[in-house]
Order: sequence, then C-alpha cells, then structure tokens
Amino acid sequence: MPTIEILRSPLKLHGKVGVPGSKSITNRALLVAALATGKSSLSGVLVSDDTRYMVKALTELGVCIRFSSDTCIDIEGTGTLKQPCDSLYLGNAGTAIRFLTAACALVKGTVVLNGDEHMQKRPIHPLIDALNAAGIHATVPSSGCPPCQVHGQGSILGGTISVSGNLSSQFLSSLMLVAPLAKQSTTIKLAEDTIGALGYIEITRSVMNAFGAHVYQDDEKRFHIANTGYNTCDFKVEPDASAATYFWAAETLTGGMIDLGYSPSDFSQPDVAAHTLMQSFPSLPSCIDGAQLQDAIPTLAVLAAFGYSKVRFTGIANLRVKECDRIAAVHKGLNCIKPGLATIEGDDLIVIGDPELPTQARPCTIDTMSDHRIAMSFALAGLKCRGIKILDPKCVDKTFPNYWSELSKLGVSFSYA
Ligand SMILES: O=C(O)C1=C[C@@H](OP(=O)(O)O)[C@@H](O)[C@H](O)C1
Ligand SMILES: C=C(OP(=O)(O)O)C(=O)O
Repeated sequence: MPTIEILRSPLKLHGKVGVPGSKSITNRALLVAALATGKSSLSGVLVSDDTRYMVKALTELGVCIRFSSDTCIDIEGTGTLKQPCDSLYLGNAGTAIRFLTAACALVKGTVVLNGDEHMQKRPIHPLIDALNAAGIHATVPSSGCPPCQVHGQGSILGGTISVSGNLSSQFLSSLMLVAPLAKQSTTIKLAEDTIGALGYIEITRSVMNAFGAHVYQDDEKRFHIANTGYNTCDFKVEPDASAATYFWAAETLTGGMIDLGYSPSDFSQPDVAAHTLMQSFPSLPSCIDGAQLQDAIPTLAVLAAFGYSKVRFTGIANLRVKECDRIAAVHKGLNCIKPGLATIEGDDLIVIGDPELPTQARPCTIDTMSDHRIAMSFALAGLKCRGIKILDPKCVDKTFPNYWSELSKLGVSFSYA
C-alpha cells in the first residue's frame, strides 16, 4: 500500500491555499437541480470521488449533466428519473447513496444502489424502513447495509413518514429532498427527540429553499414540506468547511497565517464551529461535544494531542459508522504516534495532550483505513513531528483531491513510497 511522508514543514505555515466546494452542498444541489424541470447552473462545485459518483448516477437516471468549466455544471432536469440500465455504484459516498435511495422511489421500476466494501458496512436500514412504511417497497440485506433495492412506482405519495436519524442525519435529508415531488404534502417525523448533525438538516433546507421548495417546522421533530416541485436555479456552492478545518488547524498548530480566501463567517456548514474551538489552543476545552461538528473531530483530536489539556470528545457514537470507525482509527493513530496519547471510554474519545510532542521524532505509519479524514488530519501531526507516514494518501480524493498539493503551496514537502 502506498504511503506519503511529510519530510519538511516550515516552523510556521504561511501562504494562500484553495479550499474546494462543499461536498454536502454540491451533492444536494446536484440532486435538487436534477429534480427541477429545466436548466440549472451550479458554480463552485466540488469535483471529487463523492460528487463524481453522484453525477454519474444522475446521468444513469436520465438527467442531462454537463461541465461548463472546471467547477461549473449545467443540469437539465425533467422533474423525474428514468430506470437505469444497471445498478448504481456510489463508492463510499454517504450523501450520494443515501440521497439517491429515496429519490429512486420516483423511478418506475427497480433500482439497485451499491457501494464499495466500506459502504457495505455503513447502515442504511432506517431509511429503507421509513420508505417501506411510506408505501415504497425497498429492501436491504440482513446486514442493514447496501446494496439496497428500491422498487419505484414512478411517483411518491407523500403523507406522514417517520424516520430514525440516530445513525445518520442523511436519512432525514434524503426524505426531505424528494418530498417536494410527492403527490401531496409530506410530514416527516423524527423518531428521536433530536439528532446529531442538525446543521446538515439546515443545509438541506437551505438548498431546497434556493430551488423554490418550502420546509416548515412546527417543532424540532416535525418537518412539513409542500408538494411544490423544484424551480430551476443558478446556484453558488460555498467552500467546504470540513476541508477548511485542516488549514485552520495547521495555522493554529504552527502559529502561522494561512489565507483560505474565505473567512469563517463565509461558511454555513456545521464544521465551522471547529474554528472557534481552536482559538483556545493549546488549552482546548476539557470536553468537546462533537454531535454537531462530527467531520471535524479527527482534526480537533489530532490538534488536541499537541495541546496542554486532556480533552474528552462526547456525542460522537456515530463516528463509528462513517467511512471507517473513526473513534478506533483516531485512537489507533494517536497511540501509534505515542502510546498513551488517547483512550476510549464507551463511545467517548479522550486525548491527553502532550506539549513535548513537537520536539520529538515519532517514526510511525498511520493506518488511514482508507478514510480521507484520517489521512488529512494525521498529516497535521506530520507538520510537527518528524517520521510520520500516512497509508493510502490517495484516499483524500473522496472530498479533497488537491489536499497534498495545497499543503505543498505552504512549503510542506513530501516523499511518496
Ligand atoms: O448530510 C451531509 O451532508 C452529511 C452529514 C453527516 O453525516 P451523518 O448524517 O451520517 O452523520 C456528515 O458526517 C457527512 O460528511 C455529510
Ligand atoms: C462522513 C463523511 O462522508 P459521507 O457520510 O458523505 O460518506 C465525511 O465526509 O466525513
């Protein structure tokens, strides 16, 4: 398996980097534009594995999609989706497979949605259960994970649907995104009192609004969506806040100054909250509730290892069902850098900061478990400690294909093996 080693990094990182478009917003906008009737144009889109899978699948579902430049896409929707010739392959793109599963109820005929070996371990059964309860026949193997089959009738009814969002907020987003196309208005009830990652539901609502749909909430658990359909829209995708966390952390860790071209106030995504937390480094808060900024937890955990305090990360149980078990991966990676840097209690991760760490060579190889966020966050440790190698560096292609080249713009050099 290939590795990358951070050879040299300036003491303080200074310079300008580019942050790609938001994965979450790109994949929502792609679907919603595909479901509108007529031509929409998206700009600032992320072009990476996760969005390529979405584009390819939508094309296979009969949507006309064309890149008008590197980061601009024109989409011609017809307000419906056609049955694809083959099964849809979505790699390890959670947003793509979850959002398309509900959307495939609009297809007249059966659609099989599948992913790679990692996706085949990521649960989707709560979404399949919700679809069945709403009268849409869908199946999933006894593992509860893809491949799944949706037997669409060519239209969806709407009405009241209940869904559990404990394992992933994407199940609720998926049902919301397709609801404007139902025959009647839809009410989606959350099975729990609340869910983590509520910020992603806000993103769903805001993309839907931009394309003319209305989401009305009378309490935290009930979402009403009128059957307005979608309008076309010229839509600008904001940059990716999770991707930005690596540069905010690099700046914090090295005491440098990195220009991302955007300030934190430009981001509406939940992970922007990591920027505020980083301001107290090296004395990070003793307890960080990660429920609302889940994708930033690996970044914060690696940063915490270089801090003065002991930090307990709570509210992160569903990090176990992301691209890999991120609680286990971060724990293993930190202890591989130096035994004792992290422990696990139940689903909490505890990082014991060691301010002496930067002065030490720490030869080790981080097992990324093919997870882009493990690779990108452990690269931060390599900015301070010599000898850190990262397995499978190309896994960053999932959301940030230019990650290593953007880091090199700051004077960081690498060796590949
Ligand atoms: O809706 C979204 O765009 C996302 C929701 C979160 O996942 P879960 O809802 O599965 O926690 C997040 O981790 C993922 O990267 C993107
Ligand atoms: C969890 C993630 O992705 P997804 O669920 O969209 O595959 C992520 O990008 O950190």
